[in-house]
Amino acid sequence: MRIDVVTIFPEYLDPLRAALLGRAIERGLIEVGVHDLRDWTHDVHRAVDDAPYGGGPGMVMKPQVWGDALDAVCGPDTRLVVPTPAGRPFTQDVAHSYAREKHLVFACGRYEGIDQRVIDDAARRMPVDEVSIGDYVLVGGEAAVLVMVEATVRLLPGVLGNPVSAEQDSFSDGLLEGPSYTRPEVWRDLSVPEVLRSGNHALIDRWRRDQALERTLLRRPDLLDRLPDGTLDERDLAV
Ligand SMILES: COc1ccc(Cn2ccc3ccc(-c4cc(N)[nH]n4)cc32)cc1
Repeated sequence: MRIDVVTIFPEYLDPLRAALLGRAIERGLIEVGVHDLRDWTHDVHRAVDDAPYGGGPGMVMKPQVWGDALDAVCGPDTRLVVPTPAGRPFTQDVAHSYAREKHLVFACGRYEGIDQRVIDDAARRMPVDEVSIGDYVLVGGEAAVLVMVEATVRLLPGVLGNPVSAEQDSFSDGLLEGPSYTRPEVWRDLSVPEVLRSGNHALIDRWRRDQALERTLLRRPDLLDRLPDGTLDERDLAV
């Protein structure tokens, strides 16, 4: 997979070259390119924004600059991803779909966003997703891209040391992950639940499922409404 990011703050994407993602790049599992949008400006001020038609606060990013940048960066196999507060939700299912793509280009807006014609023009040549990472407002798209790239790349074969953990993700069975514990057995007078030290893996699995159900019911009851039929058995429903 190749990932390209276009931004006016290329340094914001430096974390892509650190830790797990950095190792995935070094191992050739992914290629990553970060591009400064201002490289496609032609005026002495290197302007990327202008006042919004119709008035209103803030500035809008110019279509000409973005159009030239995306013409240069996108290719025949590109899916263009544009973070925006007004986007469709970015979910684990979307991350799995992105993990199957050959080439992802992320367009990081700033100011009040990118002239809509940039998205409409690109959509004439490639799939374009306008996505939100949550119901809160950021200052630009860069932080959202870091989130989406991490959620996507960790799903690629060979990236995670322990592939099972990606399969047993929170949300992978539609429930939240329950609590985890490690040594010591007692810490600040708090003990690890005894069942986890029992060695009885049937009981442990049941306890973990109950904890996941309870946590989901308390923190994200909306997820229970979306579970595929048959996910919960009568034992689950007794929780
Ligand atoms: C019209 O309202 C606004 C429009 C844009 C902005 C600032 N901004 C500029 C580009 C950009 C890209 C993504 C996001 C974003 C994504 C999520 N989930 N929250 N915020 C925010 C962004 C603020 C408000």
